[in-house]
Amino acid sequence: MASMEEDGSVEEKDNNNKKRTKSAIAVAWLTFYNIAMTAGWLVLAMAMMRFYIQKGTHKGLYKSISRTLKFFQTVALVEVGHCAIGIVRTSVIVTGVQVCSRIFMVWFITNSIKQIQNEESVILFLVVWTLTEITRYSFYTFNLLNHLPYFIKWARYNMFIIMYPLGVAGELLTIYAALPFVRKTGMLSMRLPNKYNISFDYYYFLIIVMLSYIPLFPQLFFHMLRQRRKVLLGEIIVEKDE
Ligand SMILES: CCCCCCCCCCCCC/C=C/C(=O)SCCNC(=O)CCNC(=O)[C@H](O)C(C)(C)COP(=O)(O)OP(=O)(O)OC[C@H]1O[C@@H](n2cnc3c(N)ncnc32)[C@H](O)[C@@H]1OP(=O)(O)O
Repeated sequence: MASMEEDGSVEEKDNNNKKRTKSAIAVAWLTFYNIAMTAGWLVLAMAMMRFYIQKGTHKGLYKSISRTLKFFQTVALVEVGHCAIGIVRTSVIVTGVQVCSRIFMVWFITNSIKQIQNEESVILFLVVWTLTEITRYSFYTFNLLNHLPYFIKWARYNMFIIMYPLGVAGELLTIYAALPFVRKTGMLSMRLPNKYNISFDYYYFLIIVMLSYIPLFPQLFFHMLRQRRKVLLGEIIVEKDE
């Protein structure tokens, strides 16, 4: 009996050790990831400020930062992986919608359609994303290091109230500006007849994407409001799907 208990406790200790090692690895990875992403978005902020101070215009700004933006925004796909493997307590769907909509904006709108790169709406969402991400990644970093300054926590759970609608406005206005060009050129569309017998109209697809903000955006926004109540006001939130 005693030996079984001993065995059990050895096994339990082993499991706990494995758990601890696993979570230590996860914490180390997340700390590295969040520091790298904070640095990346800070580099973008500085590049944008330097460009505007030197040139005195926003024209050409997107082109000058596009490589860095594409890199850091695309890397954010790993966040969906973080949720899927359970190293962060966030919904895969919420994170997936947030990250995929950003990647879509970067690669399939702004990067693909040079004619819209100098629109003011592009600068609007770029500035909003940059401020949001510097705050978000530094929040995660300091939180992991157990040294979270209150102003970062406050900013993380208050800024989105203004930043989310502004970011969405910038994104929707940019897609709207792209529509005439997409219609004129027929880019990324497939007309019948073709050897695959498939028809796809990117113009109408973009209209559907714009309409999909109506049900999806409130879900993200209310998710953040619930997080805000939980973290800043200490409310216990019972999620429906839990
Ligand atoms: C094919 C094309 C399809 C297109 C479809 C289009 C439709 C799109 C509609 C919607 C469009 C939205 C567009 C968005 C625009 C903008 O971004 S505008 C700028 C303003 N944006 C924001 O303010 C972003 C807010 N959103 C987020 O912060 C996240 O992306 C989120 C996933 C929505 C919410 O974050 P979440 O992680 O759930 O909340 P937190 O409170 O921050 O964290 C919860 C716990 O998870 C831990 N955690 C999460 N990530 C990390 C990490 N990287 N490192 C360490 N820890 C992490 C966090 O600490 C929390 O843990 P606990 O403290 O233990 O709870």
